[in-house]
Amino acid sequence: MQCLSEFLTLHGLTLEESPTKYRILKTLKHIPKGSTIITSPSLACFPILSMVNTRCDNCLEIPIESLKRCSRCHKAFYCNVKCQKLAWSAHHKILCPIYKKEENKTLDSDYMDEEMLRRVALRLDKYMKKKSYYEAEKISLIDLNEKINCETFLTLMSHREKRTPEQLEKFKTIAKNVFSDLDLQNITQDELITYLCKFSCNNFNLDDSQLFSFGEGTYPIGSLINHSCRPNAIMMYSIGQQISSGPQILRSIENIKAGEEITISYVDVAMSRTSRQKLLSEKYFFKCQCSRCSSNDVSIDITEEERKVLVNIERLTEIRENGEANEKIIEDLLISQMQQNPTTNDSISSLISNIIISLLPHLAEETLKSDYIQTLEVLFNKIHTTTTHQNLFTTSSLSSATKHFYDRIDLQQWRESWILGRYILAIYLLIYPRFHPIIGLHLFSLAKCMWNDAHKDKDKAVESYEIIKATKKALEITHGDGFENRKIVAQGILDAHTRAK
Ligand SMILES: C[S@@+](CC[C@H](N)C(=O)[O-])C[C@H]1O[C@@H](n2cnc3c(N)ncnc32)[C@H](O)[C@@H]1O
Repeated sequence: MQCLSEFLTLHGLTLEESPTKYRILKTLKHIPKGSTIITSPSLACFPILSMVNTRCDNCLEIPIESLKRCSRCHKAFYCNVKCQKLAWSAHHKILCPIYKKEENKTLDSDYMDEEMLRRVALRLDKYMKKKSYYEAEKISLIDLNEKINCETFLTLMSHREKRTPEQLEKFKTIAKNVFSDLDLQNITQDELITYLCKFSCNNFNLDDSQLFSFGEGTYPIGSLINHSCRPNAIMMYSIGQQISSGPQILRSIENIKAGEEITISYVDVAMSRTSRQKLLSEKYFFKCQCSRCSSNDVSIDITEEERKVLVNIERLTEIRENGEANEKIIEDLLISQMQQNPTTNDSISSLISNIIISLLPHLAEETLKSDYIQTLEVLFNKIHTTTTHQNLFTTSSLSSATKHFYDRIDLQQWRESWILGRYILAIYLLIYPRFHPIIGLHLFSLAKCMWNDAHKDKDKAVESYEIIKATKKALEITHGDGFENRKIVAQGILDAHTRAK
């Protein structure tokens, strides 16, 4: 498709055919980490069920003033008249009487599929109706974007032939309902089934800047990006822009060389290899061949939690650089710690805390690039060889540690919370890509805890300074320069610096 490839070239990207992945999106130029690679609009997006009463149906923002409800259907909520008008002309004019008719309908996940199908079908039908206009040589930029978005959606993979009869039956029923509700002129009922198949392996859950889920969206350009369990990019969302609902922002979390493929993760990278592969094969119909999935140095006789650590160690071994001296320090630290108290979990968690303290400056300054990763590798290898019965994660698993962390924050028990927070950070650094949004957000919470506890303790003040600097670095990369809480972080850096002196 000519217009899509021109659009991608304009952004320094190119789409290549692939025998295994159908197409792959590559960059034509070097992309430094923390860059916005491309921003693209949705074909349709709306709040998830739990948010329909709290977020605007048009721009998905939570307004300062209360939302206004459509007086006809009582179902759609908007920030203001402008959003209401935009939604009215896009789809609500047609959907409002349908909503009214189905006032008592149960809202479930099938309903979400139905809603997405209505909105996408209306938009595509409108586009197809005016296709000859869109084919003219000179069209406005807005129309050109519409053409690219609609045409790209039509090229997306559906994997329809691989679906189970039950799934197809369900899609058939939804398509039938939607087809009878809407007066579609250019789309058949059968094509609607294919669209539903496309949604299930291409659509996105929208997360806010704190990583809480708030919406669902169809983003055809974003859907061109393949998966890797070791991704070099992430998707973020910009909400509250009333003209275009929820633009999707593709950001690099690694330096990406010219000619390299751009990848995101379709699943939580913290999942074990088995769980990732199961999900990828059931929902996306492929077997992941990424370097994390293809290496075979993971022993099978380990718990799920240990596996999480080990799959990341595969990654760590690949990027060894020159941190031998540091490795030695940590190894000595580990040995002395184990000798002091070889069996309790306390020795391990305090050890991890020590390591984090020593590595934070590097994280903030980006010196000794991969040394913290190497260090953790040495650490965990040692733990596994020296303490065979000790499972770092069974007594204090990541999820329960996270829960305790936030409980302590609620109780304003700052010391307890930063001890837990440092431990969680160590594990996050192992599990997630180095600049995953979760790392920056966690550093931010940790900085706050430490800050609150650092009044009298100079060492803590120094550490809180390192953590707040690391927070800034991480959030700038994942969330961009204008990240939320930027002012608080900047002020925190100044205050912590003064206190640490
Ligand atoms: C959202 S689409 C990605 C773009 C797709 N390759 C295309 O050209 O339209 C998801 C589909 O791409 C393929 N895919 C994505 N990542 C892959 C990978 N790492 N290995 C093999 N196939 C992959 C799978 O068929 C998957 O269902």
